[in-house]
Amino acid sequence: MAAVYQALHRRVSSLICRLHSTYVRKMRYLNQLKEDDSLCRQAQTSGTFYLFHNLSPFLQKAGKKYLVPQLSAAEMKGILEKFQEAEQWIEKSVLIGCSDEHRPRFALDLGALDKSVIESELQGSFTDLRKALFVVDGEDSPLLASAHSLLQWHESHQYCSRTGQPTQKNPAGSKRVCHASGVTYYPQMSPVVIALVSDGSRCLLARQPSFPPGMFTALSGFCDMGENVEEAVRREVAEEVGLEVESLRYSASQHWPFPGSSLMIACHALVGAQRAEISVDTLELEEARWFGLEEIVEGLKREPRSSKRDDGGCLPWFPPKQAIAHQLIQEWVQQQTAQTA
Ligand SMILES: NC(=O)c1ccc[n+]([C@@H]2O[C@H](COP(=O)([O-])OP(=O)(O)OC[C@H]3O[C@@H](n4cnc5c(N)ncnc54)[C@H](O)[C@@H]3O)[C@@H](O)[C@H]2O)c1
Ligand SMILES: [Mg+2]
Repeated sequence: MAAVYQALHRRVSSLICRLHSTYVRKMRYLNQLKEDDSLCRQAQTSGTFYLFHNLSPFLQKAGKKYLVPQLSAAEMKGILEKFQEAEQWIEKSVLIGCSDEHRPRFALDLGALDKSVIESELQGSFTDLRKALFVVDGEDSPLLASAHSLLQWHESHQYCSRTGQPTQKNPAGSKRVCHASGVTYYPQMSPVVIALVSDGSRCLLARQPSFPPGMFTALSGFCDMGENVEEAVRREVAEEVGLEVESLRYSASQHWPFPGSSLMIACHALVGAQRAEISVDTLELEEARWFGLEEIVEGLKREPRSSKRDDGGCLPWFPPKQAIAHQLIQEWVQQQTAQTA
């Protein structure tokens, strides 16, 4: 028995080791591409390309599914030749990852070219990011979101804020340099806290006037300069609903491409059941209220389309699984269910 266990243990360890080494090798290769410009230029000739047009990703429909095609360098050349454009377009691409076999992946925005020509040539369409993220496969949406954010950052950092001179991107797109001042600019994200507030038996969800009818989500807010996560959660909850957080627990984080590029830091926050009276900041929120377990479970089953009531109003529904708010709500349901079991 001990021998079987040891053999099994050896196999699992060697499998884990192999998995680790694939991952480590991949991360080191990507880092090399960011640091070594000639290696990255070479990689552009063997890599694959995700296309965007004015920051909308290119998708192809296959039956009911939406695919995110990766074009080879040769296919890219074919497309660019349609416009008699030189291959220097490829230089505008940004590195967004690589396959396990070290085939680099780039994203390229062809916003200056006629979109309908590309769409009919490649039989697909450039689709608004908000729609694209929710119709593509799970593993493609984070890739599209980070590619979008990186392309957007490059688009808005064309000039040095000190000298006003144009900045140059490195081939990987991991930085831009102003040669006049020597300043290097790196892509930035804004930290945002998102907190699911609970009083022990209910959770608090809110809606902004700009949300689709019926949609409620957890409280969120941009971190102020110098604030840590705990301080940002306490402040946002106080500002938006007038409650004092007693304790909080980190859950997970997510890159979020709206409105710019945010790092969403998700937490569960607890307030005292005796001090749970909400006073809503109506400048930011249209409504905030407590939800019981049953109402949350029902809301999770609902889709925007099925939320319409006969009187024209809407029953509450919650963000889809791609949003970290969904994960927080699911975790809260699991915790409540375990408590009441
Ligand atoms: N992925 C998710 O599940 C999820 C859920 C909820 C909110 N969010 C995102 O969180 C973000 C922040 O939430 P919020 O709107 O409640 O924030 P918020 O409560 O801080 O209010 C937004 C306001 O903050 C100010 N602000 C401060 N720093 C800013 C910055 N760096 N960029 C933009 N505005 C800044 C602006 O005046 C803006 O109008 C939203 O943009 C939303 O897309 C994501
Ligand atoms: Mg907010």
